[in-house]
Amino acid sequence: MSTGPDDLVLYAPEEMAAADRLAATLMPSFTLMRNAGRAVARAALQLGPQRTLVLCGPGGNGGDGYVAATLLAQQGWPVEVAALAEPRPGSDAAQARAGWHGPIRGFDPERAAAADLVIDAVYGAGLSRPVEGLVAETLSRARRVLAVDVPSGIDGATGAVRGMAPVAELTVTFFRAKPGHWLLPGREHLGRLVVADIGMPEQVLRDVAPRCWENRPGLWHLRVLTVHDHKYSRGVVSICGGGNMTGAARLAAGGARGAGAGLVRLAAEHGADLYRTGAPGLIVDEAPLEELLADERRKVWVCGPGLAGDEVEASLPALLRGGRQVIADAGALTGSAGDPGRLRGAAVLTPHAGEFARLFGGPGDDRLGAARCAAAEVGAVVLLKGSDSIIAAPDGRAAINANAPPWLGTAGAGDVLSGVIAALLAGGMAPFEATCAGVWLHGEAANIAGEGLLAEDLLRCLPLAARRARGSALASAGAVS
Ligand SMILES: NC(=O)C1=CN([C@@H]2O[C@H](COP(=O)(O)OP(=O)(O)OC[C@H]3O[C@@H](n4cnc5c(N)ncnc54)[C@H](OP(=O)(O)O)[C@@H]3O)[C@@H](O)[C@H]2O)[C@H](O)CC1
Ligand SMILES: [K+]
Repeated sequence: MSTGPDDLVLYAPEEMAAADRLAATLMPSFTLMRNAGRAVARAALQLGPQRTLVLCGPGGNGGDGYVAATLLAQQGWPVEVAALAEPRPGSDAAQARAGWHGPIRGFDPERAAAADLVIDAVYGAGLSRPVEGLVAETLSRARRVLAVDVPSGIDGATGAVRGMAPVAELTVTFFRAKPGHWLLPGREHLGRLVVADIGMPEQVLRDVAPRCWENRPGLWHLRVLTVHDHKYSRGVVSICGGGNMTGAARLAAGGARGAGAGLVRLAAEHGADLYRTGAPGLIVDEAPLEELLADERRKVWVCGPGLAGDEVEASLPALLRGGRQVIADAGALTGSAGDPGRLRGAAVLTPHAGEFARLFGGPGDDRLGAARCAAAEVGAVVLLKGSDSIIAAPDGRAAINANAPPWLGTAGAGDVLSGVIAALLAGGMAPFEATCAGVWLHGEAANIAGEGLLAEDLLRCLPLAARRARGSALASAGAVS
């Protein structure tokens, strides 16, 4: 069951270290390590008894490993421990090491290959350089891995693989998940993720408050309609329609209608007849843009899907000058390549990786950091689309989305998404929340449609996705069980 933003918050390694430091002023820090090791042992016990090798690094991650090994041995498990180096004297890890009374071996790839289960307690939040040499060789020979906190080599802040990282069957992390658990490629190395409560004091959530969340219902709430609603209160969405590539704007319009906009209008000064053959509930306007902008009710616009360069030039600056809430996608992004300042004033930018690189330069390994910088630079919400879409706000908030199935990568799906976000914005959500909710609904609609979906299939699945979002938000508020 998902709950509120506090439950969805993601702690980057340096924030986790700050949390640990604060916790240490409120309680004995070894208690956290003992609870962490206990959670690892509990998870291993659920896998059933087997010959287990615990690989311990020199820091806190290794400390968790010693605790887990000690508890498993007490349960009669055949457990061996291999260590890289002695923990720093006086550290919690040294105290955990002192609790282990069996032999301690060196790292040995053959021993790892012979074990039925390897508990990877080599590096966690303190990963400071690539995993190489004997550690990499040993981890790569393991057949079945239970990772402590993160698989060693996964950067908890970015999800990048530094050197190498094993692919675990199960990962046990503590207190809250980390951005690297949800960002790719890290997410692919976790197996099943267990987030264990290790007794971190509540005050930590208040005083060390990261501004990054997993994107799920509960982080945002969809509006619930009342008898007083009508089409204008539900939201008016306008879409710029190109004269040639008409499919993209129609898909965006369909996305807006499927996501609950009360009225969707397509502005097509050229080619209006082509659009009129489409969905009967879509209103097509042939008047020049200046005339349409005189209607103050038309606050939210999608600009870009299916637009050629000259069509973007003829619409985007006027929309921004007119103070409209603009979702800039596709052609509007391409038209500003290398000059993202042209998009200043837009509410939301929706680049995929290629468009992002052309606008802001390649993001490198830290896509979360790059999206946050881009959002601050342009003063707009930036949605960096992918299998792990990142939503970043100019004020530093960010969310990572993980519900998109691989079959969502199909032509036209991005156009639908722009329309969905526009509908939520027009319905009164703020840009960051509207984008987060739109991305989640889009992924959920794709899961409902199933493998082999066409972009058009998303449209009919959006209402059910919205019902599910409302259902889980209600459940998390305790309104239904
Ligand atoms: N609240 C919690 O979440 C708790 C987490 N715990 C566990 O503690 C670790 C973090 O412990 P920390 O000591 O900060 O870090 P690590 O154990 O990950 O490793 C640090 C040491 O490893 C060396 N290191 C790092 N990367 C490499 C590498 N690629 N090659 C060689 N050596 C490496 C590092 O060396 P430096 O030169 O950088 O100093 C350190 O010696 C967390 O992940 C949890 O598992 C606690 O149980 C408390 C509660
Ligand atoms: K680890």
